[in-house]
Amino acid sequence: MIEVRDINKHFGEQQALQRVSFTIKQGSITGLIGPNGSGKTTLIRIMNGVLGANSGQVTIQGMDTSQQTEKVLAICGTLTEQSGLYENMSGRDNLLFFADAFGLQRATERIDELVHLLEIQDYQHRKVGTYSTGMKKRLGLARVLLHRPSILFLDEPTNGLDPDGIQMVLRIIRQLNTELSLTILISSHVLTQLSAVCDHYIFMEKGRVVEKGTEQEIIQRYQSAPRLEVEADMPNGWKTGIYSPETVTAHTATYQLSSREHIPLLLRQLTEHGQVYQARIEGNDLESIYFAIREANAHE
Ligand SMILES: Nc1ncnc2c1ncn2[C@@H]1O[C@H](COP(=O)(O)OP(=O)(O)OP(=O)(O)O)[C@@H](O)[C@H]1O
Repeated sequence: MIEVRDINKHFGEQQALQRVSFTIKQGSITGLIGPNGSGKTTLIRIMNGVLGANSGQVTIQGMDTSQQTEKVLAICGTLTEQSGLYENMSGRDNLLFFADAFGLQRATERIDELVHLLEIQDYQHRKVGTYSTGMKKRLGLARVLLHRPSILFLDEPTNGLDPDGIQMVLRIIRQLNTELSLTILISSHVLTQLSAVCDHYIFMEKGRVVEKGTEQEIIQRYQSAPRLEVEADMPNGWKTGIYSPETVTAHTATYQLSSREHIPLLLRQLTEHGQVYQARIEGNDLESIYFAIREANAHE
């Protein structure tokens, strides 16, 4: 378990993080989402102990990251945007070099395992300088996995990748989580890319956590007055009981409801008087809600 408690960080006059608190459960994949400059990288650097906070505390499996940095680094792997790879060496030689630097036992076996896992067999002997961004990401992941970390911090792992590359990285992330039970924190400014892999989210804005929880929790919190779009055949019109539609076309109508509790009541009324084919809550996806949260916090 990772606990971040009341972290504050400033660079001179610039307040980068303000009272940031959250917990991350073991074995989860958490998306750290926020626009450029919202503090994601700073937070990751504090979490893995390479940067000190001005106040607050981060503990990883009970260890204070500012006090027990070596032990924390031994169980964490961090992939940053600067991959830290040597361009004039082959991929495999890079892995051998870092394995040696970590003092890794049975390095060749471990490297073979990772080359296989990340499917870099075909180009492991080519110089990294000739790699595409996607190939470098895979090799970078292999590098941070060398010492068998149980926690991964991935800072913008999909940045600069084409759609195929993004899918590949997300597939590997899912695989690392399910097969090796790694706890993973992924930062990104693009929510849509991550929604396929994350089970928890932390939304950041201007150095503060503005929302956190599972997709379901966040949606329920913001979905206080849902708008329902219904596709149906209603021979006697769409007005039913206390419900009047806002807009009507031949086979669809939208209803603005005052609470979630009205959804089953309205649907029951409609099915009593016609044939209902489909009902959809508008703006009920995490992406729409994220923009609503950003909008709400933009003026603070
Ligand atoms: N070493 C530093 N010195 C001064 N200011 C810094 C430093 N590192 C970060 N900052 C500032 O702290 C704030 C948060 O930056 P940070 O890089 O953590 O954001 P981010 O969310 O990771 O952004 P991005 O998505 O662009 O990577 C920014 O205003 C940034 O300019």
